[in-house]
Amino acid sequence: MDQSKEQRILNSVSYNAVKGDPESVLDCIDNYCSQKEWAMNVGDEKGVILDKVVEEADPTIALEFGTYVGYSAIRIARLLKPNARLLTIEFNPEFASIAREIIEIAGLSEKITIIEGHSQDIIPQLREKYQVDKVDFVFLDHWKERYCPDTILLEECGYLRKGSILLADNIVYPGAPDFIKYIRSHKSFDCTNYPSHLEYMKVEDAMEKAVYMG
Ligand SMILES: CNc1ncnc2c1ncn2[C@@H]1O[C@H](/C=C/CNC(=O)c2cc(-c3ccc(F)cc3)cc(O)c2O)[C@H](F)[C@H]1O
Ligand SMILES: [Mg+2]
Repeated sequence: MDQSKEQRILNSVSYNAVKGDPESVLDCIDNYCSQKEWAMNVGDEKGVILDKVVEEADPTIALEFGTYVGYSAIRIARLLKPNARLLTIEFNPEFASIAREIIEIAGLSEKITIIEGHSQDIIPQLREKYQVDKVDFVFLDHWKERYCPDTILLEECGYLRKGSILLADNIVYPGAPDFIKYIRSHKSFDCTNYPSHLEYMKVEDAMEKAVYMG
């Protein structure tokens, strides 16, 4: 059976990236996806916004919905302080195993835990199974109609604290209208929009930052 696009991305990283160098892994994926096959990584333009928000958050516990091939997990984890860690949730087993290999090549396996499962099932387990008390930073990049329910679930489970930062990808394209309506009208969230472009394309997109005010 011929390989998947995600397997071809892994092949390219495995062949071209410098082992243990996260930047070279990110560059390799960006080059492959802009020159060979488009893929839904946050990419290098929106990636700079992600970098800035992660640096602002300086999280001890970071959480991501939608690992895919691990591009944004590497982007986030490469900026984390020594004892900080990233938990990233992915329900497609093929994507999870490809991400695990790409994260290993980047040398970030110690800082990133890939949790295989559906976010709505995993979120309630974070405290008992993963010793999470509060989350300092959350990157939302999974199914767009799940951004809103999963944000509500995080709040209900008590993982958000004063200053917890949420960052959501694809606010314009594909869009997450119910999430935007909810978060911007919710008194406990202070929202900022960051206009940008869809990864590897000239199409307009944006990210939304929401700071939990407690
Ligand atoms: C629902 N709970 C989940 N739990 C765990 N893993 C999940 C869950 N839901 C999905 N996953 C996992 O998270 C990933 C899903 C990412 C979805 N992302 C996109 O659709 C997405 C789409 C475009 C896009 C733009 C233009 C165009 F013409 C076509 C596509 C651009 C983007 O940046 C995106 O992020 C993964 F695939 C899935 O297994
Ligand atoms: Mg995205």
